[in-house]
Amino acid sequence: MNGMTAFSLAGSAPLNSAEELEATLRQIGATRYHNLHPFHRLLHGGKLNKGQVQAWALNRYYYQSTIPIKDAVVISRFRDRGIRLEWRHRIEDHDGDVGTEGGIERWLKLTEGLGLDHAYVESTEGILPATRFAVEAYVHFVRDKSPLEAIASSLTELFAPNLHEERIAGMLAHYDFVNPDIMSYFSRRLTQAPRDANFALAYVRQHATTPAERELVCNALIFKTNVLWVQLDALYHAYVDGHIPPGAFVPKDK
Ligand SMILES: O=C(O)c1cc(C(=O)O)c2c(n1)C(=O)C(=O)c1cc(C(=O)O)[nH]c1-2
Repeated sequence: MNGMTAFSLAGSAPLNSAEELEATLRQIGATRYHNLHPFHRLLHGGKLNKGQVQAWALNRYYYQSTIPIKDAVVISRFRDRGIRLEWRHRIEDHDGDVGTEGGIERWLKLTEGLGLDHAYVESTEGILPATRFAVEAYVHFVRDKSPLEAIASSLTELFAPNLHEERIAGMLAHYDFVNPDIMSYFSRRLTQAPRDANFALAYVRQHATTPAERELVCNALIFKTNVLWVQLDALYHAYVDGHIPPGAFVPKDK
């Protein structure tokens, strides 16, 4: 990192073991994961109107549909066939397979259930510039950093299942335009994410063998929490504060 280290947890001593690494990763999640973001508090607490929920789902489609591209890049970083074998189901989870529905189709069920036009969502025309920049930064990160950091940047998924449970319960309880069928994306992730996160965690525990490498792993997770956080900052600015950038989706529903 050439002196540009972003890792600055209070009293950060060198991380001398896999246990210390994992404890620090969990602390990063507990303080920086986007479950803490004010936009999520509004979304899950039933405080948004339908147009604002549409804006969230529309923008998140860009993240979801880019994940398999990101994972294809991760796979391309490994000569090790074992890692490629382990990682490739992530692409199938999102893209599906012949005759099998994948996560992207489930996300489109959500946007369609919310009343958004399929082709408009897929075109990604109406997303916020910040969504595009943040998601692209994630793809570039896994392309440009070390394979260890590429894997580490997926570790936000350690914290996703709790958030998904909160989201399913909160959105079903609070919005009459939401039903279990259109939330199927999240119920499916409840089993997929822990498997993926556990593999990535075991990988970094085993392959980050020096304090410097463990710090790179922590910084990769911090980077990723920022990728997620800024997307919600942008949604808040545009659709809660009302500063919608030129060309972005303008909700009709209140
Ligand atoms: O709804 C969420 O808050 C959330 C967060 C994350 C995450 O933490 O990166 C992912 C997902 N969902 C998700 O659905 C998903 O498929 C996924 C893949 C990845 C990844 O980095 O490879 N993160 C996430």
